[in-house]
Amino acid sequence: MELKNDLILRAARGEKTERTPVWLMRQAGRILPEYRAVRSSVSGFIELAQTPELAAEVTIQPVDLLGVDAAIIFSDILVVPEAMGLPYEMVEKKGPWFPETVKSAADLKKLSVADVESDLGYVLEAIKITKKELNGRVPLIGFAGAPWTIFCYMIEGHGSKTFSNARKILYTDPQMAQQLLQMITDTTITYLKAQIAAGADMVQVFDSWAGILPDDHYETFALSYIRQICDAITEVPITVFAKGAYGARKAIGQLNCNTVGLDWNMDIQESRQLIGANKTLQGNLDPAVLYADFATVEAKTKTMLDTFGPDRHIANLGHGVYPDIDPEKVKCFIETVKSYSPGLRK
Ligand SMILES: Cc1c2[nH]c(c1CCC(=O)O)Cc1[nH]c(c(CCC(=O)O)c1C)Cc1[nH]c(c(CCC(=O)O)c1C)Cc1[nH]c(c(C)c1CCC(=O)O)C2
Repeated sequence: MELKNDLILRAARGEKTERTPVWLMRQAGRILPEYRAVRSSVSGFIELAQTPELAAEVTIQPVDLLGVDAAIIFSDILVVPEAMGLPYEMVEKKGPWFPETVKSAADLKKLSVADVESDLGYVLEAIKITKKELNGRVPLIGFAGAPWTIFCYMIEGHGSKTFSNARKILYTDPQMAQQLLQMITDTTITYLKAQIAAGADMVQVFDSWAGILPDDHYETFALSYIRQICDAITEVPITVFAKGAYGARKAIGQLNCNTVGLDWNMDIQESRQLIGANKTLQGNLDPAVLYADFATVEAKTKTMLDTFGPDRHIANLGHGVYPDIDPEKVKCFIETVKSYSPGLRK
């Protein structure tokens, strides 16, 4: 089906666009009362994510209610460990919890590279329904966690400031780490390809815990696997968002990806220098700016747009939108991008 709005795809490919496209990481769920209404009709996040009709509904809500230029499929990065044999729970107000974790090489025997069609069929079905219901209005983004970030949760079993158990393994049993990272990578490649076959128009890899690794470990235990993913995904544009990976920006610029996500601490001009001219950059407004008054949101958004310039930019926040942000502030951010960015193209 022909897309009526393909701004984000054209920007990702480095083509000129009439204005800068805009969407928000974690736009599906969290901030919208309409999401919470759907969410309260089921037992919890996991049931919602596993019910394709409802997942499609909340995927489309931000397109209708906020006016973003792309939808992102409602799911989670943690569906991958589950499909590999390590199920998760979502504990209210606390986040993900894995009853079992990977402790030693022996535990790897209980895991396998996922059979994506059967183990993650519900996500693929949600993508198909979403594509049909979007009816070409905007592109649909598929996603997965980067192997290192998924590894963090499989070892640690829950969120952490340091993920010290996950980082410990890199020193005590690097071979086991490499084995598990490769299994995650193989699963992720098949999973992203299946999302694309089901209808995803572009894909993003979230390396949310990139910033906790020293540079040499980031190359060995994170980037080398992201590189495999980028080399394998040739069908649609791919975005790599490695939060906090300051020292890796030059290497990330060498990846076979179209777009690189910047967090809000990454200086835009310095990042452009390091990453190079032939990548599209995505980001990077401080998510906390959306707590400010409307005039400040507008001013900060304009400054960001001025600094990125008109070409090769997809406007976004520097990380996911915080749950307690007023949707009206999100709309202000989106509307500012839409009305201000055409003027940059003289
Ligand atoms: C690290 C990570 C996770 N999940 C994700 C990441 C990478 C991006 C990032 O760094 O924020 C990615 C994710 N999670 C979710 C999406 C869906 C689409 C979207 O909203 O953009 C996406 C893209 C839904 C979700 N994932 C989760 C919820 C809330 C659960 C609920 O509704 O009860 C949603 C809507 C739960 C989740 N899932 C995860 C955590 C730490 C938590 C708890 C805290 C939180 O809410 O963010 C793991």
